[in-house]
Amino acid sequence: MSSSQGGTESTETSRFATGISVDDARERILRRAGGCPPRTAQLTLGQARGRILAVAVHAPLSVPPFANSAMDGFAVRGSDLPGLGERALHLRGTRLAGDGSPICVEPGECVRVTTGAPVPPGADTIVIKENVRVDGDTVWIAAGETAGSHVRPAGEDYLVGDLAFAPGTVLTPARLGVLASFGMSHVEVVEPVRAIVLTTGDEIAAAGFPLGHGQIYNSNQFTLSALLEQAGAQVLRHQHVRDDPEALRVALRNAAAEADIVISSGGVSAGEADFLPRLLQQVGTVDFWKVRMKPGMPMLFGSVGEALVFALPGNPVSSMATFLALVRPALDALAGRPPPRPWHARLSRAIVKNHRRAEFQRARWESRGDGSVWVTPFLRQGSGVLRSVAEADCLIVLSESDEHLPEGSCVPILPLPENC
Ligand SMILES: Nc1nc2c(c(=O)[nH]1)N[C@H]1C(S)=C(S)[C@@H](COP(=O)(O)OP(=O)(O)OC[C@H]3O[C@@H](n4cnc5c(N)ncnc54)[C@H](O)[C@@H]3O)O[C@H]1N2
Ligand code: MOO
Repeated sequence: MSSSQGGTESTETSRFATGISVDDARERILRRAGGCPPRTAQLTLGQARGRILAVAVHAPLSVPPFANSAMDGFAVRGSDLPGLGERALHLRGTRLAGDGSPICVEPGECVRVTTGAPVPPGADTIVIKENVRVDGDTVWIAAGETAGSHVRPAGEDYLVGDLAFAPGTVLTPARLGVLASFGMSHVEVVEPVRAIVLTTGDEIAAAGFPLGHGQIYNSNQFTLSALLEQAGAQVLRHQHVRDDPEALRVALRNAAAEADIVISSGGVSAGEADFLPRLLQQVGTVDFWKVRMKPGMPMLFGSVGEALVFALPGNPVSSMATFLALVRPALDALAGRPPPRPWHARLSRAIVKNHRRAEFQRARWESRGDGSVWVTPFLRQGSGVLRSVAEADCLIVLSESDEHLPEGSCVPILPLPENC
């Protein structure tokens, strides 16, 4: 059954939703993913670049921990600065960065400091060395200096207790630097989701082998594995399975026992060799089958044991579109990563849509001189035309009710992850 309103389908073993909207499918997937708490690990900062923070980090100390000089020069009291002409201050001593000995600056005195040295007690202003004249232990300061300048106050960067990073933050080089500035040597990160990719189909040949009659090479193996890795998952392995129910059953069971998620391609539609919907009901549970989207309509979702199973359509563009629209959000949720912010752009070419499914059209966006963002949908949108994704940098997301969108219409776009 596939009604335009969605519904449920019943077999001898179970009931599941079918013909549902993309939003409904995403909600169902996120609900299931939300029930899987992520595994975490403690890593050294040196190992953690690009990983995702599992916990909130609050500043355990203020950074910098003490007020310090931003320049090489002389620490003075602001009240000693001359309004006119010059004023002589007595040089009390020197404080280099890292020097722990405290020297107090009394009225009429100054202390030589280097960049990063603690501002001596009593002083509140640094006068840079280029602006003074030194004569023995007398330092001449000219008018024109500003009280309070060149002092970096304690906690200028972070105050003790500040929320530095929320869970789900990606550990970029700068963020690792912040953690190091807190004195942290280790950090708790989310362990990557373990994934297994199963491609199916007797017509699929592996690279390196000559093509037999009616065969094509296996591209989904590489697009899906790469998309998973791009989303931070660990691809444990790929397996190609022939169109044989018993071989598929064993492959599905074994993959689900090893991985957190199993992604398959092919064998989910209406053909004589499309065994996966029935098989998944037998070895696990089906949550939904068939989504009102183009491409990617026959997508199937469910679970086997603890593993989530995403059975994607075999057409190369359909498998990528369903991954980006429905698998990627699950991976973001499992990693505790916030979903990407939606973008909008204006159509540089009209779109006529004559079906009632949501549609993900391959396109390229550009930013024009006036700051507006425009998007050009490709003319060839076939679900077997992988070139359309290879040359795209975004997907235009059309809603079910969209019909005729004239040039200039504002549409939501989903930027493709880099080098998609
Ligand atoms: N009578 C109907 N026919 C079809 C329907 C339908 O509702 N009724 N749905 C169509 C839609 S929409 C799609 S999408 C496809 C999906 O079919 P399957 O998921 O069952 O996939 P396959 O039939 O196995 O393969 C489809 C297509 O993709 C090629 N393919 C498969 N695996 C790979 C791979 N690893 N690398 C590259 N290309 C692959 C395969 O050779 C087929 O050409 O069904 C429509 N039919
Ligand atoms: O949904 Mo299919 O992916 O239209 O070709």
